[in-house]
Amino acid sequence: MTDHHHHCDDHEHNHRHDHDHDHDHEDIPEDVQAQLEAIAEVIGALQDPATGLPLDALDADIEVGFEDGTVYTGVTLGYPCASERQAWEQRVRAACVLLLEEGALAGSELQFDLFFDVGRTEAGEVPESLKAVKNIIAVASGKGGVGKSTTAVNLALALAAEGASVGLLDADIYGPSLPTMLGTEGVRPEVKGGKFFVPVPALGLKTMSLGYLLTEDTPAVWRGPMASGALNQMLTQTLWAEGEEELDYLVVDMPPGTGDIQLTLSQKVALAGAVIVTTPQDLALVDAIKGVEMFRKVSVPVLGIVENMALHTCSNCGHQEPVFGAGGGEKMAADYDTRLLGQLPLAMSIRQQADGGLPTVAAEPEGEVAALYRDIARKAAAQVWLAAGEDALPEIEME
Ligand SMILES: Nc1ncnc2c1ncn2[C@@H]1O[C@H](COP(=O)(O)OP(=O)(O)OP(=O)(O)O)[C@@H](O)[C@H]1O
Repeated sequence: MTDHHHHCDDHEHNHRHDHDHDHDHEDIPEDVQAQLEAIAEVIGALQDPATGLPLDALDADIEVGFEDGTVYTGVTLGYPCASERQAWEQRVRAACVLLLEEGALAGSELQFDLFFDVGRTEAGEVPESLKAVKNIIAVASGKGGVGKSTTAVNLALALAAEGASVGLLDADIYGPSLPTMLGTEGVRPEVKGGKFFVPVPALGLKTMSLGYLLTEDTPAVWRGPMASGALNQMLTQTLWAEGEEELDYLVVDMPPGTGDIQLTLSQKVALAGAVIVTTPQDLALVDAIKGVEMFRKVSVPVLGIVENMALHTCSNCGHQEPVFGAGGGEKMAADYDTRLLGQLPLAMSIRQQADGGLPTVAAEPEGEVAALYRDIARKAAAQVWLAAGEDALPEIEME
């Protein structure tokens, strides 16, 4: 196992590469070898919850080895999954229990480890500053006010919570809200070598926002032209990683809508995929469809739909109600051949925490809502993994 694999549990380091049965083939008796192969087979048949596919159908690494009465097993996924380690261990144990009860491995201990290794989306020509970024994920919405920025920030935090190195770029030129949500208002990014912005570190993310570059005093008429110039500069002149470092994901909070700015932006940076945020009202869904179609037009994989403000929890009785109707996002996802990544409740806490500079995933990491965001993040990242395994993206020229 190479050291660029992230370990999903820092407390245990039992996995050793030399236990891989492929390497120890000669030393292991045939009947043990056969049982180990049977174990690898049952693990390969396990379903990965983020994609709904068995490990065998994915580009997942499965390792099985045996030494001193212990069977060592390991799975390496292509998306960050730190919070899933225990669930995977239970799944693997349950699948292997019979194979450890009788035959050549009867009475053996079982060790399990989960790893992940985030691949890179091939991007053709990219500016120097984006070369250290493995995957760029756009968070977009067909229209304003659906909670795109709130979702983008929480998704970025959720990817980081799952173990990835993550950057967040606020490209919302109309209302850069990232500094408010991260408690970094008034911060100015450091400039390096007279040319590069050093991203502002916040809550474990590397962040850049037009809000760091424009001031309150920037007159409204100047905002448009200045903003697009500044956006270009942020794209090409931010030092997302230094030296050997790499960023697993750069999450881009896109400007709302599906006009020219959005189209140009999607073409300028080679996107690994796009997450479309919508609310369940019919009109919002119509706009979300436009978003799906826009990304398809420029061959950007649509990773899925996030339905925001989907359920309202009654603060008196806890009863949950779909205030804007149920099933809209799901139906749309099915109709447009994509998937519903998840649904978020309309919750006062989501708004208050984001407005207060500590978004839900950071404010209540163990809470139910953070778990929803993490689940969405794993599913979106798993789609990036799947998409990278399919045809590489067409080359997109930088201007
Ligand atoms: N699930 C939610 N529950 C409650 N409030 C939410 C939720 N999601 C977002 N909000 C709130 O709704 C408002 C709009 O959200 P946000 O700024 O993220 O939307 P947006 O789509 O990015 O908007 P814009 O088009 O202005 O960029 C904010 O006050 C935010 O805190």
